[in-house]
Amino acid sequence: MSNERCQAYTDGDLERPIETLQKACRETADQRQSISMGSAVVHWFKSDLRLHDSRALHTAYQFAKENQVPLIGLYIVSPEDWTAHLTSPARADFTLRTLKRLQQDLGELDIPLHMETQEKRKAIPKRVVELCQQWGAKNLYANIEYEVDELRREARLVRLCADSDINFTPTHDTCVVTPGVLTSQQGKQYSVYTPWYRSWLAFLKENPDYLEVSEEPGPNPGNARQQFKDLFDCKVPAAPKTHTLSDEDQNRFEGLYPAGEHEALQRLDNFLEVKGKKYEESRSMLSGENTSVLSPYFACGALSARTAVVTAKRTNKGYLDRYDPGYMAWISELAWRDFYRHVLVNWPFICMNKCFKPENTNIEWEYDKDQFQAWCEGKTGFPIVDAAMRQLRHCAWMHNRTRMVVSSFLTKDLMLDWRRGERYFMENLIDGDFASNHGGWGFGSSTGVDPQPYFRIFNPLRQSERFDPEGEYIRHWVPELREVSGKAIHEPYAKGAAAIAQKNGYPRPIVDHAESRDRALGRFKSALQK
Ligand SMILES: Cc1cc2nc3c(=O)[nH]c(=O)nc-3n(C[C@H](O)[C@H](O)[C@H](O)COP(=O)(O)OP(=O)(O)OC[C@H]3O[C@@H](n4cnc5c(N)ncnc54)[C@H](O)[C@@H]3O)c2cc1C
Repeated sequence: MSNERCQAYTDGDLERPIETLQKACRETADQRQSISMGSAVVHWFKSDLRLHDSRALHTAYQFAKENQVPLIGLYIVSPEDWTAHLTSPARADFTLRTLKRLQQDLGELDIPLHMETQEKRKAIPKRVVELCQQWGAKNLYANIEYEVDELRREARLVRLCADSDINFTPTHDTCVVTPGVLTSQQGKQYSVYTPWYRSWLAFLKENPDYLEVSEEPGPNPGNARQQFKDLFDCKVPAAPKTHTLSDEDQNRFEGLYPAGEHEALQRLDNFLEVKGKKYEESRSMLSGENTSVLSPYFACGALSARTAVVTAKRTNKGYLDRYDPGYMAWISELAWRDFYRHVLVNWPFICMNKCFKPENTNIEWEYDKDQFQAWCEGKTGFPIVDAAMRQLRHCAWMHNRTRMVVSSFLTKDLMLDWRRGERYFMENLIDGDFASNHGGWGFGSSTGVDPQPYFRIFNPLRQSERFDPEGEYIRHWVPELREVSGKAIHEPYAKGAAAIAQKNGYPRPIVDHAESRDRALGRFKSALQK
């Protein structure tokens, strides 16, 4: 996509996908209003795999209850979507495990969950309509996903459904504050976090209903067990070949991240009770678990961000931005998740392999295969970077501090194209989430919304000394350096531990940080002058 087209989105000259969806809803409003009840209501689950606090599921259930017809849950596995979205096998597996829990929870309420695989993503809208018709459902609900393909598909589905005598209601749910509602005094969307966050806080104070948690559904009205008997026997689809894990990986991830919303809610309570107060001071420290590790649950929707904010607020004596610095800091991190989604909705071209700042399209990147491989494998000779990349391989998750360190290292020290790192993260993270990942890579590579100038380049050594002072994190993930004692762990070849490092096969640094820094500064400078 050209920079001119990106600019046209920014100027509002090109219709954004969210506007396409809004238009489809507006233009079919009369037609949809005249649609009758039907004999069932359907909720289409996507990345909202939970019962508790889901806006669309709640509305679907209330509507079914008022009309005494059964509610049916639907989930479609789309291998093409997973491939297109670079969904990691770990995340696919987590989704399938979460579906199993969801099916059990729904089953206890006599609500069936129909699950199937559709090989061709294009076929999904037609298939959804077909299923609704098969079940006699004339009302379909789903929570909105904000990626470009999803919004466009939703818009087509609204029209297709209306033409097929089905009322499809896409609902805002995944953000605490709906994208688009926060504007500056000039009526513009924010692209800088701090003023946006002030506005987010003010909005929530003025609109407390946005923090009202939606009740989970009760027992299914009607006689679903008899009417839709076969649906209760539905099996969770198998992972497509492209997304299958080895047994060893699957067992490990199952142990690290047990699936389901009960686990998520328990982790949330536990984190807030035990670690929440200390979060502000300890969140960047790498040894031990100082953050919530709830991101996998947010990503597949086993936990809603609203519930997390509401629970943290309650724990913080009812305040979002006062009282305890630990809870305040955690709430502000959850706000980052909203922020990056707001950015995605307003500047949809970031979904099309573009960075946020068009002037950065001119940066000359390197494409050295060996250096990229060394980064992926955690063999760069920079212990903090290597520890983090190995953590990612083992856990399909990485600490936020090291996500910043390794993204800066890839794009500034190695000068490798940020898109390669962004892609590698998505392909490997269990919490891979387009908006947050793109935002994080924009931050690390200075090509995103972050207003800090490009000359903020993380020094891996300083980061290591500051956030892993005893070297425990490094020793855990880089066994070749376990015998190294003291400060040498951060830079073994330069600080007197070369013999141990060499003996154990730990690589020498693949670049010189000071030289790389100068090269990066030069490249950014000349790109901006073009
Ligand atoms: C290069 C890079 C890539 C990233 N990719 C992803 C990704 O694919 N998916 C993802 O969920 N997060 C991503 N992040 C953000 C952040 O690193 C993770 O959300 C966080 O590490 C998850 O751990 P946690 O649940 O323990 O977080 P906590 O510290 O407990 O924070 C709670 C929640 O707040 C949200 N959050 C925290 N920090 C951020 C942030 N900087 N941006 C957006 N949301 C945030 C997450 O939902 C997180 O679960 C990325 C950050 C960087 C720098």
